[in-house]
Amino acid sequence: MKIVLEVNIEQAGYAEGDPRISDISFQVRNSELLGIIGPNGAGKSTTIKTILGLLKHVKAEVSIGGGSGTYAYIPEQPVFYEDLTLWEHLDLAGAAYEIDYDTFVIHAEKLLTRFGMTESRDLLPAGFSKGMKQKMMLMIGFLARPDIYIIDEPFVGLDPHATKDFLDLLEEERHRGAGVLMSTHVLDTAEKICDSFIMIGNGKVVAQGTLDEIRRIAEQSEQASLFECFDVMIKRRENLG
Ligand SMILES: Nc1ncnc2c1ncn2[C@@H]1O[C@H](COP(=O)(O)OP(=O)(O)OP(=O)(O)O)[C@@H](O)[C@H]1O
Repeated sequence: MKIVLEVNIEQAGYAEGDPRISDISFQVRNSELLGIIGPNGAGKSTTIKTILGLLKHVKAEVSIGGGSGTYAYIPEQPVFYEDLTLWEHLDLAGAAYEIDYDTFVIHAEKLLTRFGMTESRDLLPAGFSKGMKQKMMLMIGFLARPDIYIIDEPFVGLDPHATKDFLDLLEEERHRGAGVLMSTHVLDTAEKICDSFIMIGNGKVVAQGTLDEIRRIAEQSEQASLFECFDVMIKRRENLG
C-alpha cells in the first residue's frame, strides 16, 4: 500500500530551545485510519501543527504522498469568514481546490443533503450552532477529496446523527483510498474505527500500534478496551515521572 503521510519529528515547539514534542514518527498508508490519542496538553495539536508547517521551531521531516500528495485539514475550532454564506464558503473552497464548477455543485449539494444543511446554505455561519459550524468545516474538508485527511477532534460538537453521517463519509473516502490521521478524546469511537493508534503523553510517544499491540505494550488482556490501555499507559508514565 502507498504511504500517503510520513512524519518524522525530532522536536517541535513554540519557542527556541523549548520543544514541546520530540521523537514522534509514523506513517499513514492509503485507506488507513491512524488515531492520535493522549491526555490534554500531551502534544496532539502540536504534532498536527508541525505536519501542517505552522510552527517555526521545528526539526522534522514531513512528506505528503511522497511530496506530491494533497491533504485536507479539518480543524477543531471552526474558522470562517463573517460575510460569506455557507454556500460561498463551499464555493471558495471548491475554487481553491480547483474543482470544475459543475462537479463542485454536484458534490457540494450532496454534502449539504448528507449533513442536513441544505436549508442553511444561504445563511451566514456566524449564526450557526457549534455543531453546524463543525459540519461546515467537515463539508469543506470532504470537498477536497485529498490523499490524506488530517482531522483534529471531530466528534465534540456533533450530534449522534451527524457523527454517523461523518463516519459513513469517512468510510467512503477510505474506500476511495484516502488515508486519515485523526486526533480524538472519544476513545470508544476511536477503538471502533481506527486501524492503529499513536498514544502521546507529555510530548512523547507512549505506545504505538494496533489495538492488539497496544494491549500487549500495556500488559492488558485481549479484551481490554482502548480506554483501559490508555489509563494504564498514562499512569505508568506518570509514575516514571
Ligand atoms: N500556542 C502555544 N504557545 C505555546 N505553547 C503551546 C501553544 N499551544 C500548545 N502549547 C503547549 O504545548 C504542549 C502541548 O499542547 P497541545 O495543544 O499540543 O496538546 P493537545 O494534546 O492537543 O491537548 P488537548 O487535548 O488539550 O487539545 C502543552 O504544554 C501546551 O501548553
